[in-house]
Amino acid sequence: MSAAGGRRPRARHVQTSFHRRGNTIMTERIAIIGGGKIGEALLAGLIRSGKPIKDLVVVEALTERAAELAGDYGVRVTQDVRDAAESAQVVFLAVKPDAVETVLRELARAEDHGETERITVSLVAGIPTQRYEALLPAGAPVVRVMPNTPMLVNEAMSAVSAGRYADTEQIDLTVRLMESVGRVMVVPETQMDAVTAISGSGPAYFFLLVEALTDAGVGLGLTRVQALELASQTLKGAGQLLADSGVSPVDLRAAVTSPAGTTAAALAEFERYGIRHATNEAARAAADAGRQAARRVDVEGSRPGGALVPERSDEPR
Ligand SMILES: NC(=O)C1=CN([C@@H]2O[C@H](COP(=O)(O)OP(=O)(O)OC[C@H]3O[C@@H](n4cnc5c(N)ncnc54)[C@H](OP(=O)(O)O)[C@@H]3O)[C@@H](O)[C@H]2O)C=CC1
Ligand SMILES: O=C(O)[C@@H]1CCC=N1
Repeated sequence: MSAAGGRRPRARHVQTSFHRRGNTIMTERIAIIGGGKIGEALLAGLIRSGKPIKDLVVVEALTERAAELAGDYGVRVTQDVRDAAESAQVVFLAVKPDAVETVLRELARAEDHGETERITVSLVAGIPTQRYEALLPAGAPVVRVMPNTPMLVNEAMSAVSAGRYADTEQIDLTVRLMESVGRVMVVPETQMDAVTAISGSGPAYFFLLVEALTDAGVGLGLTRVQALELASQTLKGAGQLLADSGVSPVDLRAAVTSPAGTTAAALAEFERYGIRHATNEAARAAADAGRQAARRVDVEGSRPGGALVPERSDEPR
């Protein structure tokens, strides 16, 4: 199963996508392994993008969750990784890091029935492409992507890095798929843990701020409903202004901050309580957690026949 023995002869590429300026038609066959939060975000984003996709299948083991996804999105949902992979040109891995090896073992056994070589695209934090390449058949193309949940509304920020055997066409295909659900930045894989700490986990930081701002509003006498609407629309408007104006966040902040005014009073408190230090430490912790996941999988993966995933259960997550 190991790829140690060099590069596999590359399957002949047959063009299955037609790309027109501003009107991309996709005919890819896509499998998403893992119907959890990010798997669903990808599924929803791809469907919402309106791009025709020839075949879209999701692998989800929990019966209730599988029924929910099939009902909500009208896609085929199976429990069989190999079956889903065999009909797919692009296989997205959206499982937790600890489940990667188990899934790869199934993927490695999947036959290649398509006209084009199958690409494994991992959305998993922390695990390097090298690890996938070692478990998939020799020379199998792997691409690593770090998306974020705004994929649900086609506003993802995704970073893409190529593994050793992914060629330009396969990287372009991944980039185009991810562009249909948001923006894409191509980065060297060495930057992936940093990317994860900023944009992968990033939405949670802003949601935390909205939560805290909502609580603060309630403390000042607003109803929770009022405070949440005020905080949420402010986040949306500020994000839109930052994205559309081309003005730096420093200047945009200065434009809100009237001399000796309310904003200056608030910002002084943020600084006094160390918002920059807290943010820096938070990002470092996120990047470290990614590296730890990689180490954990490496250690467990090296244990012959070792249990790679905890027992699966139908307990709600
Ligand atoms: N959430 C996020 O914002 C982001 C997450 N990611 C990455 O996405 C991955 C998934 O995270 P998230 O969606 O949050 O987690 P969830 O727990 O919501 O989803 C994990 C999914 O993996 C499935 N799974 C577990 N083991 C197996 C297996 N052996 N075979 C098939 N499927 C399996 C689970 O299925 P079951 O329901 O049966 O347990 C579940 O659907 C992680 O690796 C994370 O690093 C990346 C970027 C952002
Ligand atoms: O929390 C996590 O591990 C995943 C990766 C990035 C966002 N969520």
